[in-house]
Amino acid sequence: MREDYLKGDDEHLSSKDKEYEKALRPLSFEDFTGQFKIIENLRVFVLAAKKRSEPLDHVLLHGPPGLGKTTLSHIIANELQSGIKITSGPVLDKPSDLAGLLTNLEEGDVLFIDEIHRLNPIVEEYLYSAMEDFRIDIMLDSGPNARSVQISLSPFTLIGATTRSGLLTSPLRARFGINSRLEYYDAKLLTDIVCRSAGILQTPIEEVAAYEIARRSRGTPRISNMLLRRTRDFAEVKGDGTVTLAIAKMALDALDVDEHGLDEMDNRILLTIIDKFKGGPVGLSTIATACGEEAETIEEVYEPFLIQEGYLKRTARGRMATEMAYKHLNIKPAQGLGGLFDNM
Ligand SMILES: Nc1ncnc2c1ncn2[C@@H]1O[C@H](COP(=O)(O)OP(=O)(O)OP(=O)(O)O)[C@@H](O)[C@H]1O
Ligand SMILES: [Mg+2]
Repeated sequence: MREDYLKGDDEHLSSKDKEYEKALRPLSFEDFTGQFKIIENLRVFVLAAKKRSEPLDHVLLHGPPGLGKTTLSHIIANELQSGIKITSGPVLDKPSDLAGLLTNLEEGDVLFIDEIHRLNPIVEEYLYSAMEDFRIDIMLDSGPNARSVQISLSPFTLIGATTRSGLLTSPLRARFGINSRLEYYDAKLLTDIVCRSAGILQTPIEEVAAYEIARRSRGTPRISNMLLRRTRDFAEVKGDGTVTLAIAKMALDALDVDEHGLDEMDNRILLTIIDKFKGGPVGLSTIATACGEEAETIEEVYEPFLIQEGYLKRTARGRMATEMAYKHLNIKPAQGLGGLFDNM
């Protein structure tokens, strides 16, 4: 079920979820918690662009789902006092879709392309000249009458967001002047985010309860906000409306979020590798089949956090559970694997 709120794209969020996310979304650099280096730099670049009355350089934002890529894109447009047009890689099917969008941009506008790694290669090629020279060449007619017409565009800023920067082609990547990778948030920052969100929702919350939700949120603001929402339900039904530590713990347990913030699928992945494949190494697609989850989702959503936290290792021969994963699941490594973790 976690995937419902881990993945932010439209297919995965109900309209109620979207409304909820929107209400909690920070609107300025000032409101945005964490990612200090990125924000510091962006402040300078935005200010410099405004001073020169030039469009901001194109920006690529990458990192796991729910860390604030879409939020930051809107903030950049706000801070530039520019308009923003929003689209996504899979939606831009044909070059004419892109041309339509580009020719409608006004000077200094932001064009936000979500899931930019899923652009059709032909559309992508058109984007190159648009990004570089603010012009596109469009073919009119076909056959013997075919001719190419050059259209000038208003200078604009492209913001591309992706959870899979590795899938971006190098010519595309090279055309972004600003390239920022969002990192997972620590529990302290997420506590601030939970408290801020609770304030907006007018939900009373104990600081220790906010911390409990934060530290069990997989380093992800979207998860913090969703856990807060569910916890608030528990507080209203089982308590007096205040999110206390006891209420938070009850809610998190009910949602199958364990003590370390790993959820049911995280644990299933680790258990599968250990139980069915002797701890690995085992290939991603094999894990995916055994867990009943798509390989892409495991790679994009679950694995980065498990690796960062030290539960999982990526090797040339596949994924391996670490000693920490064994400890976490309270399983003893099988005989003969005793020396396995000696040099870890
Ligand atoms: N730094 C932050 N401070 C406060 N809230 C944040 C922050 N980053 C993200 N959020 C909250 O988390 C929610 C999810 O963020 P966002 O939609 O920007 O993530 P994303 O990186 O675009 O995810 P995806 O890859 O799934 O599209 C937002 O609604 C916002 O409320
Ligand atoms: Mg997004």
